[in-house]
Amino acid sequence: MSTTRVTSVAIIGVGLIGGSAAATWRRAGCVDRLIGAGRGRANLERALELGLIDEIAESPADAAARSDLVLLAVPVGATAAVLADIAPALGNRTIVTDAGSTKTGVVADARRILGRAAARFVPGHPVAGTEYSGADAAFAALFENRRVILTPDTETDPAAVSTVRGLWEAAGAQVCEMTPEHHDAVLAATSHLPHVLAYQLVDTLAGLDEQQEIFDYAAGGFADFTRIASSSPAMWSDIVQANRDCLLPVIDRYLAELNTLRQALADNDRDAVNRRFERAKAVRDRFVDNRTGRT
Ligand SMILES: NC(=O)C1=CN([C@@H]2O[C@H](COP(=O)(O)OP(=O)(O)OC[C@H]3O[C@@H](n4cnc5c(N)ncnc54)[C@H](O)[C@@H]3O)[C@@H](O)[C@H]2O)C=CC1
Ligand SMILES: O=C(O)C(=O)Cc1ccc(O)cc1
Repeated sequence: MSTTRVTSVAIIGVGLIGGSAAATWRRAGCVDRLIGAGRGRANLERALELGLIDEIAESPADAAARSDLVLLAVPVGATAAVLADIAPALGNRTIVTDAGSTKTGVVADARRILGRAAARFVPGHPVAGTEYSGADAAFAALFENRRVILTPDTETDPAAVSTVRGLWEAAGAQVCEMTPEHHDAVLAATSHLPHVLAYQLVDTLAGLDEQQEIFDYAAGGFADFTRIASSSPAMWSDIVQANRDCLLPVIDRYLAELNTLRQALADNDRDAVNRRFERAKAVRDRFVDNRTGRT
């Protein structure tokens, strides 16, 4: 398999995802020049110091104007503004892709804002990350053996899709394609709901009396369950807002099931409680690699 090569890549938002993509593409030798742009000057300077990027552009439009491919790695709520900013600067062969955690809204933004250039917009989502943000959190191995979902449609230029696929494969990821609607429905259940539950659990406990005691005696399970509540609140507010239509029904389903469990407990129905726990353990054991604890 030949390695995909792109001369100049603009990374808009050199945080955890943009910085990790830059690091892995440089390491794989796919990109000659990495141009960073974004909002926070200190973060961009840090990205330069860490060697994630070769230069800091004056603006996202300046970075886009001088690149063959642009990766948007900004919070999904900022996508429309950044697309509007870069649209007039794009060359007529420039490929644009993104890393946003939701896809339906991003695709609608791209169609509305990019016009004809929307054919060279390849919507993407690396399903890999951590609870940390910013250039300091970036690392080249982030996408190894992880999935990247692309959501092109029949209007998307196949050559653009192939270039973006090649870059993620060079990062060690397994790339698949699906519709943006299917992506958002699946991710609402597997990623967005768990984040909502983790944030709400910590917030609920923090509101109880003697909160200090509660956190002092918290065991490993609490840390495991709530790790993702340390993720960026601004980024996650954007995600849950953008995917409200898919998320609300899965929250309702979860609430209904939690209520059934609560009732079984209230009724002293030990068998019903145990059956649920057994079922859940069997599913989780099947899905997690028992040697590494990784999914
Ligand atoms: N954190 C994670 O684990 C994952 C995040 N994603 C998605 O990737 C994208 C980036 O997330 P992270 O890298 O984690 O965030 P981050 O907070 O580490 O980096 C985002 C960067 O975007 C910049 N930025 C914010 N608003 C901007 C604007 N209006 N114009 C230009 N730059 C702007 C920030 O200065 C920051 O450097 C988000 O859309 C997120 O949903 C996707 C997969 C995993
Ligand atoms: O930290 C974790 O475990 C995550 O779940 C990271 C993550 C955050 C957002 C995504 O769209 C995908 C992955």
